[in-house]
Amino acid sequence: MAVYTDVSEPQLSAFLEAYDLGTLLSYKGIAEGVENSNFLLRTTGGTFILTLYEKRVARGDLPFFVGLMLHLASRGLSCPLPVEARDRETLRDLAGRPAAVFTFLEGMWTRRPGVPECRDVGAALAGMHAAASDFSGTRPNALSVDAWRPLAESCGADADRVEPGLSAEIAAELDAIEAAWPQHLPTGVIHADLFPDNVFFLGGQLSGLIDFYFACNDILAYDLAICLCAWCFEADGAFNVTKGRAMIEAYRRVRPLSEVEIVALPILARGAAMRFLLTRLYDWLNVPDGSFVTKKDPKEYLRKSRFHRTVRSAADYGIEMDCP
Ligand SMILES: Nc1ncnc2c1ncn2[C@@H]1O[C@H](COP(=O)(O)OP(=O)(O)O)[C@@H](O)[C@H]1O
Ligand SMILES: N[C@@H](CCOP(=O)(O)O)C(=O)O
Repeated sequence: MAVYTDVSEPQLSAFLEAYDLGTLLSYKGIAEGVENSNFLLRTTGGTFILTLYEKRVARGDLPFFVGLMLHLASRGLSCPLPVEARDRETLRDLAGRPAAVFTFLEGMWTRRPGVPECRDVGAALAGMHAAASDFSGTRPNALSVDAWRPLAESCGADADRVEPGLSAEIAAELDAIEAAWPQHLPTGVIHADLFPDNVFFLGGQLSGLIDFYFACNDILAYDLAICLCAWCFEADGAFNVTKGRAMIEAYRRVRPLSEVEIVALPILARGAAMRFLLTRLYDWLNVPDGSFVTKKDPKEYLRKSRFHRTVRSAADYGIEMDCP
């Protein structure tokens, strides 16, 4: 579930008085999502999304996120637009939480992405990287390689409750990742969580990207590695090289990858699998049932991590070395 903070109708009507959105017709909580509380809002001015930012999103980061969405939209990328109140502000307080209203993005996320969706996501990701290249805001990645060891240590031996030997396996894999993590690859603003539930499709076309609340500055090709992890595995755990090839080729047509980025892709993918294994593991062990955060299965990313350790080169992801 993802309505952690309740909002009463009088509270919401009073909140909307600051906007030029007409009067409230209806609102309802949206079950999907993990981090924040989201409501579908209908007013005489249209349909909107109301987001209340919960504790895991730092208030100080909100101007970066809404500024990024405004910037990307101004560069033609389809994403929710923060709606300004009459005082031109996009962020205010509601029910004790920071809150913002966004334009409604038509479409639905795809539960079973196929090759065409993987291709569309590759192109959209590169388009986002290009569109963000002149964004002036910066935000360090709080969940990059330096953060993984402390996260693993905070799980400690409890990881072995998820699978015997897991804490030692994670420590060994972190040794390998830290030793080989690339230092000089092109960086920029990355989405950092472009999973299928954050990409909408409408009538077979990609209609937009949502959920920029992990966006940050980091290695651009690491974002592609995250997408390979999130989109290109089958339900039985097998990596689908056709999907990988479609995604990477579509990405390269919009933003060419240098040879060093291609060579680094396997270690970046190991890092991506580790990042989601660790955050899922942490939540699995620490978040009480029925609490703030929806828990996702860490073992899915353990299996992906093990696959990436078998990869010998980027060719195993379907990469064509002679593609422009
Ligand atoms: N601008 C939007 N337009 C349409 N639906 C949205 C929009 N923003 C969020 N949603 C809906 O809310 C759900 C949760 O949003 P998301 O940003 O992923 O939440 P969280 O940050 O909590 O993970 C999405 O899956 C989608 O159904
Ligand atoms: N994509 C992450 C969890 C974050 O969920 P989101 O709803 O904010 O995209 C994962 O799968 O572990």
